[in-house]
Parts: sequence; C-alpha cells; structure tokens
Amino acid sequence: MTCNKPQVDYSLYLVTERSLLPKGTNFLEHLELCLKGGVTLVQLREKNLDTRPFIELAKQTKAITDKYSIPLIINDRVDVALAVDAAGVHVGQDDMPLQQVRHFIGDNKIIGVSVNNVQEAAEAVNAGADYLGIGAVWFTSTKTLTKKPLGVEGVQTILQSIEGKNVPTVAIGGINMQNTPQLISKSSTSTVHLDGVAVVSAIMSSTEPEQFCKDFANVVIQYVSKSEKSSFVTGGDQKDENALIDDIIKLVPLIRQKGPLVHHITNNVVINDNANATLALGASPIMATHPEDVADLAVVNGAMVLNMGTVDETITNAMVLAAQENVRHGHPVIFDPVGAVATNLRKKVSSRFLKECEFTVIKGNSGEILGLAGKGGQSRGVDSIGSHEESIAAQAVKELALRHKCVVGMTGATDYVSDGQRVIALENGHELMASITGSGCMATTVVGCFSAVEKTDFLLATVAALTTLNIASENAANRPDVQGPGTFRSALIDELFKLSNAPESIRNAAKIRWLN
Ligand SMILES: Cc1ncc(COP(=O)(O)OP(=O)(O)O)c(N)n1
Ligand SMILES: Cc1ncsc1CCOP(=O)(O)O
Repeated sequence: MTCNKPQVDYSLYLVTERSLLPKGTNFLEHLELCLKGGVTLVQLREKNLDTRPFIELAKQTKAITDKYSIPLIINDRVDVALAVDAAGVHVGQDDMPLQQVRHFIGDNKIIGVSVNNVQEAAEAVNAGADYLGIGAVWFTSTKTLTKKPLGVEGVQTILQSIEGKNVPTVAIGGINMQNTPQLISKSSTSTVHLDGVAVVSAIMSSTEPEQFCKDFANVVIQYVSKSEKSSFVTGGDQKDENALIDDIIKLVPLIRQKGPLVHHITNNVVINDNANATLALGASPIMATHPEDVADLAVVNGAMVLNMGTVDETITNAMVLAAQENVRHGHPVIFDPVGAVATNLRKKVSSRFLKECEFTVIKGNSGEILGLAGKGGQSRGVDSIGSHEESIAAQAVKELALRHKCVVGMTGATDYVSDGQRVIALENGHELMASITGSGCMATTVVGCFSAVEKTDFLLATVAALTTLNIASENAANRPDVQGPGTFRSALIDELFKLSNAPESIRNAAKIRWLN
C-alpha cells in the first residue's frame, strides 16, 4: 500500500489563537505574513467555534496555507479536518484516541499527539503518531496547564525515551525566539533532538509577523541543524589559535558598543569590584538581589551572573528564580560555584543549583571544578588548594561540560575551558591575582559581560573573557606604579578599561593552546 502523507518541516510550527492578534489586524492577513516569513506548519486551534463557522474558517485558512504549500493541521476536530481535507489533526490526551482518529482520517493524514511524560510518549509512538507535541515546556498564559511545566530537562527525558523511533518532535509552551536556542541545544543529546518548536502567543501577537517569523525561523533552523551535528555550541571544529585570537579581538569592543545589562547576584565581598569590572568593559552592571526584581530584570537583561559565595536561603531562592527567568528569555546564565565542595551546606546548595537551573557557563577555581567533576578538588574555605595534572584538569572541564550541557571554565595558574568536545588551555595571568580577594569572581563577571554579546558561541565568550582579564592582570602587575595587592587591584580595573578600548594589543600577548 502506498502512503501519500505530506512531507512536513516541523521547524517553525504556528498554532493559532486569534484572540492574541494585535488590535486592528486581520487573522488571514496575519497568517499570510507569517507564512511569507517562514512558518513551516500551521495548526488551526479554535476552542469556541461552532462546527459550521469552524469549517468556514478552516477553508479560508487552507486557501492561504495551500498558496504557500504549507500543511494545515486542525486542532482536536477530526470532522473539520475531513471537511476541508486538511493535512492532519492534532489531539491531546483528553481528545479522541489516536487509533480512532486514524480510523476516521486514514493513513495518508498526519496525526500529532500532545505528550507530557515518557509513558504518554511511548503510547503515542506505539499507536502510530506522526509527530509528538512535547509540553508544556514552560509556563504559558495561552493555556491553563493541568500539569507542571517540563522544563528543558523534562523535554530531554521524553526525547531520550523515544530514541530510535524516528518520530518527529516539537516542543510547545512558553517558547519565544530568545529561549529557543537553549531549548533546542540543551534538550538534545548526541542522539536525539527536537525537530522544531510550536508557538502560539509569540507569533500571534507579533506586530511585524513577517520579519519576526523570518528571524524566528532562522534561529530554529540554526539550532536544529547544530543539534543534528550533535554540537551544542557554535564554533565548529576550528582549532586555529590565530583565528580564535582574531575572534576575541572582534568580540571585546562589542561589549562597549552594545552596553548590555549584566545582572549579578553575587557575594557581599565582591559586589563593588564586580560592578566596576563590568563598567570597565563597557557593560552595565546591576547588582539586585530581591526575588521580586528578578523577572522584570530578565526582560531587559544581557546576561545573568550567579555567584554562590555568600550562601543564604533567600538569596539562593532568588538565584534559582533568576536562572530560570533568564533561560526563559534566552539570556546566558553564568554560575560561579564558590566553595562548592568546601562544606556540607555548599555541597547541598551547589547540587540544588545544578539540578534546578540550566547554566550556560560554569566558572570556578580548580577546587570547585575538580570537586564538582568528582575528581577530588580540594578547598580551604572558598580557596582552591593542591595541584593537579593537566590531563585531569582537561578531563574535569570536559566531563562537567558534557554532564551539564554547558561551557565550563576552570581558573588557576593555567585556565582550562571546554564545551564538552573541545578543551582549550589559557596561559596568561599574573600571580598577584591570587593576592586580591575575589579575582575568581571577577573572572566570572567578565565571562558574563562577554556572554551578553556573544550569545551563540559560549566557548569563545569564555575564552575571550578569561584571556582579556588575564592579560589585563599582566599589564597591571607590570606597571611601575603597582606596589602590591592594593595598587594592583585598582590598576587591574584600569587595564581592563584600556584593553576594552584597544583590544588589538591582545594579539601579541595571548597565550592559547588547544588540547583537543
Ligand atoms: C503541537 C502541539 N502540541 C501540543 C498541543 C496541545 O494540545 P492539547 O493537549 O490537545 O491542548 P489544546 O491545544 O487542545 O488546548 C497542541 N495544540 N499542538
Ligand atoms: C496549546 C498548548 N499546549 C501546551 S502549552 C500550549 C500553549 C502554548 O502557547 P504559547 O506558545 O503562547 O506559550
């Protein structure tokens, strides 16, 4: 028997909701602009229409989707799908069971099923679903949720559970252009990935739907194809040190040009120095700690720096919330696990962070990173002690990066940075850094500033940040006016400022080695 199911590109799946249209706009005109922009699949979702007007609207909708050769799926209603010869039907767990839908609409139509857990996914796949709608990923005001949002981890668990089944998947719920990169890259593994995102409010409420969908489709395509190559950061296989230094030099002035906000929740000791380092690079610091500030700031933020140096329950809760809100808005979240394995309390708090938050970069000293990687890091208080071989350091950053699907930077006499695949050693820096308080925290701040303007290649952002700070420390230490830690501390901020305005000098100073 031949099967004539339409070929479907799931990358940017528009699920409609007419009540969200900008005032004064027309649904069919809006839809056409979305299709021109690059929406690849449309679901007509009408919760309150009677059958006859639903069929009428579906006919008009299909006339437009046909014009762009885009399949039209009907939400819930098999009869409406049949009446207009739509490409298929999407059903949820409380709707008509898949087998019955199949019976009515036949083998040549697409059936999508909503799933929220591994069991629902297995049942839908076994019953012959053509695609799965996994969600809700995050909170959404478009639909009253009866189940807890899955988060990116929950999406990944479902994807892994259907590995090898060859059933396309989209995620749905709270998805926008900003959080799509992290959703797609962090839910994927080397063997599974989402095929696309299903979006309601972000697209339906757009005032410039054509351009918005063009940009959105580009983001989705970029990240889906990156996941297909099982690489969760950009940068390809580049292993040319000079090319990397060129990229660093190009990145430094972008901070001053763009002036991103960098929200810190950091420890009491370093607030002032971290804010000044942020300003020296041309970014704008905000050091707010109140949980009620977090969501509003996430809307306008560039990057979130979380430093667990001063452990406190209220602040920890604010930090978890800040991480989640910033991920939702697509902003990088940089975590400094200060003293992560030094005390039982810190072990508990750092493991809570790693469980409940999705970090973009984890930056710590060797005691913290080796400790979190389970490679025996030693700390006295929040300071790292002891030594380690390079191979152990490289393995630790790589394994931790793979485990948490992020970039990991470990600072010390030599810094090591990895995205889980590549490992880079950075040899710049000066020993006076160890004689001022919070130099490691400052490194995390600087990673935040660079990540705020390089929002796709966080390996590059981290390498650029640490190299810039390290070279600034060398320049500061070599100044004739620097007599010791006190003058070094001020000179370090000045030298960061100078490098930010004249990054070309990084070229001859940078000492970067690819390890693999
Ligand atoms: C692509 C996609 N995924 C999930 C849903 C949700 O469907 P359902 O659970 O049936 O909820 P309603 O949309 O009917 O409110 C969807 N519509 N599309
Ligand atoms: C229909 C549906 N099913 C799960 S979440 C959701 C709504 C998603 O809407 P939005 O993209 O506006 O968050």
